Amino acid sequence: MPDKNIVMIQLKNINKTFNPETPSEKQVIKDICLDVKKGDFITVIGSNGAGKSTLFNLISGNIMPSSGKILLGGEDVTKQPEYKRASRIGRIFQDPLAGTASNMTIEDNMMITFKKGFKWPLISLNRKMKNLFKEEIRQLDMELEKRMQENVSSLSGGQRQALTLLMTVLSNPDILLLDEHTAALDPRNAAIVMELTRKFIQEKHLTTLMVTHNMTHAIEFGNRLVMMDGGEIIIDIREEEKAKLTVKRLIEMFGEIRKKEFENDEVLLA
Ligand SMILES: Nc1ncnc2c1ncn2[C@@H]1O[C@H](COP(=O)(O)OP(=O)(O)OP(=O)(O)O)[C@@H](O)[C@H]1O
Repeated sequence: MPDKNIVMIQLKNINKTFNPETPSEKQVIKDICLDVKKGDFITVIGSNGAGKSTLFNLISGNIMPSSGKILLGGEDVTKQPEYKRASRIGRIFQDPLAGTASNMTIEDNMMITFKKGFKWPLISLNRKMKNLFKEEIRQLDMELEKRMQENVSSLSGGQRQALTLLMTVLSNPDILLLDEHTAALDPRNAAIVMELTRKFIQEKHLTTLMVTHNMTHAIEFGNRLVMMDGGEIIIDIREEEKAKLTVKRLIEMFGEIRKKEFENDEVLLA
């Protein structure tokens, strides 16, 4: 079990303003403070434009904050470029094509993950590694172990996203960022990938933040739920309180705090 007292991510008074001092200046993150403990699985929900993806971009170093500090595992990475944090952060996007190389085989895609962080060029796969990859991919229960020499382009969106998830988990990241990673899949495949997500996070005790537009998923998964609105964290619910939460109550809470109705058809209809 992870030591829950270790703080994996600390966001200290983070602000982000796009196009400062121009007519299109826009503050999209407003004084956000967030401590994420080792092993936390936080679901992140919010209306369109609330700042969820921007928050992930800030954590991964894809963009820099206008002010504030970001600490990963206690280290101040506020000014560290994305490529330097990359080996510690696993991020999965909505697009199932984004996480794997289409014109390479399943085996070679897995090899890249295996070699992540190493500087020497790819060496040819030996039998031991091939068997190791087969064992790992068997966990997906999609019979992909029989297709190791096929190009990834021949896989369905669901299979490809499951492979991306497995590869990301195998790279053993300190932090897993799931950015609506099942939103582009049909309901059946989305459910399969969500169950695999739950299994891997539980087994590996991965510290995870998951953006979703699906309120039921936000409530059902993880030990903590954060709701963003207008660049701020307005709701932060944990453990037992989260276990008792309902979609109706969450929408009521939004209304009580913001004195307006929650507007996001994608979320409400999910
Ligand atoms: N590079 C940028 N330049 C200017 N504005 C930006 C930029 N990136 C994001 N924004 C704006 O910041 C706000 C927050 O966007 P963000 O993508 O973080 O929202 P989100 O909560 O992920 O929304 P959605 O649920 O619709 O994906 C939006 O108003 C968006 O238009």
